[in-house]
Amino acid sequence: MTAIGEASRRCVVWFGQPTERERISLADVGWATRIVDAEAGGGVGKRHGDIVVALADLRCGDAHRVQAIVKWMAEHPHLLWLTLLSPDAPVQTPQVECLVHASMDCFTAPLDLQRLIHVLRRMEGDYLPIAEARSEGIGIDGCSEAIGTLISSVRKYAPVDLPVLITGETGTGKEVAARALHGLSARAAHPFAAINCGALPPNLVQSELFGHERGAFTGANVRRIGHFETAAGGTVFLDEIGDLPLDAQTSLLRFLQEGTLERVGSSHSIKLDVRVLSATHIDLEKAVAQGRFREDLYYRLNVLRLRMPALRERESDVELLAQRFLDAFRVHHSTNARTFSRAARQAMRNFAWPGNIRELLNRVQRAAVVAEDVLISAADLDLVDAPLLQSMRFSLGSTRVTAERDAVITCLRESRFNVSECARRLRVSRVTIYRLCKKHQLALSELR
Ligand SMILES: Nc1ncnc2c1ncn2[C@@H]1O[C@H](COP(=O)(O)OP(=O)(O)OP(=O)(O)O)[C@@H](O)[C@H]1O
Repeated sequence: MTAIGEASRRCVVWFGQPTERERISLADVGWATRIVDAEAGGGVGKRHGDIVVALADLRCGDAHRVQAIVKWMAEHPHLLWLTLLSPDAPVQTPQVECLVHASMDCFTAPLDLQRLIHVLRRMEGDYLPIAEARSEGIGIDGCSEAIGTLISSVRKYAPVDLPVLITGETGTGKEVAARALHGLSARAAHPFAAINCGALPPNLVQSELFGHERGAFTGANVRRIGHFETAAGGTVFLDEIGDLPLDAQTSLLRFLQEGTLERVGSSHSIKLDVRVLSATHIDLEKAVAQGRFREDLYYRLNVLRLRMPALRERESDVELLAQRFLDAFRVHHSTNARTFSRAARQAMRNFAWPGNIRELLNRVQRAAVVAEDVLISAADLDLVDAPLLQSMRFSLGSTRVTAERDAVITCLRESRFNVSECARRLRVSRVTIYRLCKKHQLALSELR
């Protein structure tokens, strides 16, 4: 890379050759120009806080150069791009199309410098650098501390052949975590079966999970292999485990204890090697206390535990995930939107995201469809009048909620996690303590 001028907070990384007039005009408005040879490789020399815009100048050079720029672009996904086309250059090649598609704006030579400066000013106003993700190729994207802790737990738990109970609100990525656990384990080459226990018809749960023999019940005309046998050697992920009927709980417990199962209508035990991961967004401790969930099964499933943080606890991940979802959307759909306006980013950070990552994904996809500008606005995300997390934080209501949560945690600790004792001290019923634990997402086993 050849450096022209001093490194600046605002810099156009120019893939090609700017004219002296172009360079000086940009310098006059505070933008340094750095010339980069894409074919020679190297980085942008970006420092923290720099605003860097890359410009693909296609006024000269051949197809190899365009290809090198496209490669460079793929290696630097967090840069914002502009493309400058030559009126004679073929626009129809896939490489040029790729550059045009990924750019925030396109110019045709001769370059309209006033328009370029206007576009740069606008990008400066709206562009906030998006942090790099930590996903490390396991599908759990994020750069927050909470996600760093989660990823290191996933790495620790993956190779250990024990059940993992994954807790968290709806849409927080419980299934994504289960897939990561499977993908990082020695079972990765074997099947991963995800089953939503809440979606199975209650009378068919046993047969769905463990299979049935021909004639086991009316309508069982042929032998059927269940999900467990299908996943032999791999992993079964039981989502909404709290919805599992009691008879199926008994069969699952037996499988976890003995590693064997029986198809419905058979007394023959089948030995099977399957790791069981489960997830719940309900309070299983409460279900145990109410007799809806077997306590012995609960302890078997809860050997290792992962808690998926709510999106509002991962404020710094919101923009990163939003950009990821937008980039993924653009691969298959044509949209003007390239990134998010400053106001949209602020609105996303301030929103409480009750539906978590799933809601973010849905809002971004909808915004990508309706956005008419390159920048998605808060209105496109339907977040203009949304209740603010900030105002929720400081409202009287939220102060009460926080105080209530703190009181329950403190009293539980002081009562050595004896719910009856805690209820006596707080002068409420045991049921109320369980209700409060659920309301504030307090898992007794985690607190202990
Ligand atoms: N860290 C992540 N990075 C990118 N996408 C994610 C991440 N976590 C979740 N998602 C996406 O969010 C959506 C919801 O994830 P998932 O189904 O795993 O959530 P869940 O907690 O299992 O939800 P539910 O409790 O409703 O079953 C999916 O589309 C998933 O691909």
